[in-house]
Amino acid sequence: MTRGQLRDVPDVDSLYFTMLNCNKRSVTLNTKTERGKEILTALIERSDVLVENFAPGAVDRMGFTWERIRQINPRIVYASIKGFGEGPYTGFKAYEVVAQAMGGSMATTGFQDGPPMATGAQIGDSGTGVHAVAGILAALFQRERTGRGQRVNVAMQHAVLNLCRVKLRDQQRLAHGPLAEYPNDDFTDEVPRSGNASGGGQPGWAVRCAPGGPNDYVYVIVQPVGWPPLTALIGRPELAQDPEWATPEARLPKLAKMFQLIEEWTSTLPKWEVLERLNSHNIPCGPILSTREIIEDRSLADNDMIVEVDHPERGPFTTVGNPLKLSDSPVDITTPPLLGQHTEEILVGELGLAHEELRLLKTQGVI
Ligand SMILES: CC(C)(COP(=O)(O)OP(=O)(O)OC[C@H]1O[C@@H](n2cnc3c(N)ncnc32)[C@H](O)[C@@H]1OP(=O)(O)O)[C@@H](O)C(=O)NCCC(=O)NCCSC(=O)C(=O)O
Repeated sequence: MTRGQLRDVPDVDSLYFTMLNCNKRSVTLNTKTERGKEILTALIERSDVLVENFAPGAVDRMGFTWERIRQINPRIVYASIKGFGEGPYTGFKAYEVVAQAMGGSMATTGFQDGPPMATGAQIGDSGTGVHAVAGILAALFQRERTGRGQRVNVAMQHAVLNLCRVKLRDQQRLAHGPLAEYPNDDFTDEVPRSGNASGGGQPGWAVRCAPGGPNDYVYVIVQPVGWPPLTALIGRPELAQDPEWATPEARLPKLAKMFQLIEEWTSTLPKWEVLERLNSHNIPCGPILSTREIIEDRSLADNDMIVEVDHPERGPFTTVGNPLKLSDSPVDITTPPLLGQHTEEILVGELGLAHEELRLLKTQGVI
């Protein structure tokens, strides 16, 4: 379906599809037909891993329960992604932001005086996919030892919750009083939205830079060791020794004021200049990079994280590379498959169907 969603160029596969499906092959197969079920059975027999993220119960309804699948191939690893685990929500469908809503992300993202916010990072979709990969690899490794495949279930709500772990840390800390490192003044019995506060042990904030555009900000972290050089950079060297400012404990109740002082300096400089100056003193920081800046970034391209792929129908497009760098197993990003591009290659070449049958299956709507 995604091939046709959010199309930028008429009649060719959308970027939504192409950017998420490189390095794959595609077969078409109607698994609700008898012959389609037989072919899926043959595929399961010869596969290491089966992955699906259809609506709850869809694969069972096709006739492929886990019991059946493991009967066909006891060595297979069968992974499913659903919105939820076992219980009252099992049968519910889910999309990205539904998982963000129910996994703890939305309640803790945004500012205290605003509504819950979705994050731009696809933690519900891609985040769950990455969790599923970890489960699949663990199951494959286990299989190498035992000879037995297994079932891998990953729920989007669970994956988002796993990524929101530190907010549950704070939920429990609330029992012992306000969260001092939070920028918030008032606390209830729930973790509040804390704007751009760092969430970690060292305070951080996004401060404005010149010339004041929507992404002219730098995220600055103030480690204890970074304070003296920072005071020099912002033109307030006396604060390095001032007992009111010199220690993390002294600064804790006035973090807003501290970042305001830092911002008075950063707002006079472009973010790239701030990056240079802060890093020359080993002060951790990150300019807020726009999507345009990221797609044009030289260092990301040099790291094969922004790559160009040539698509047979749409021509070249840019996509995100592989963030996992393995010394003996480099990955070339190859173009995503057209719909059914490998049906013949796989059904005839690998499953051994006759060309004649392939033509018949096409007319019968099986492939
Ligand atoms: C995303 C969904 C809500 C979409 O639900 P649906 O619109 O109902 O589509 P589904 O693909 O699940 O399945 C619909 C029906 O198509 C059938 N179906 C699917 N493939 C086949 C083939 N090859 N042959 C025959 N029939 C098929 C399937 O059996 C179902 O039939 P019946 O058995 O007759 O019903 C759901 O798939 C879901 O909850 N998936 C798990 C969670 C997930 O991955 N969500 C992320 C979505 S991406 C996202 O968040 C985003 O895009 O944004």
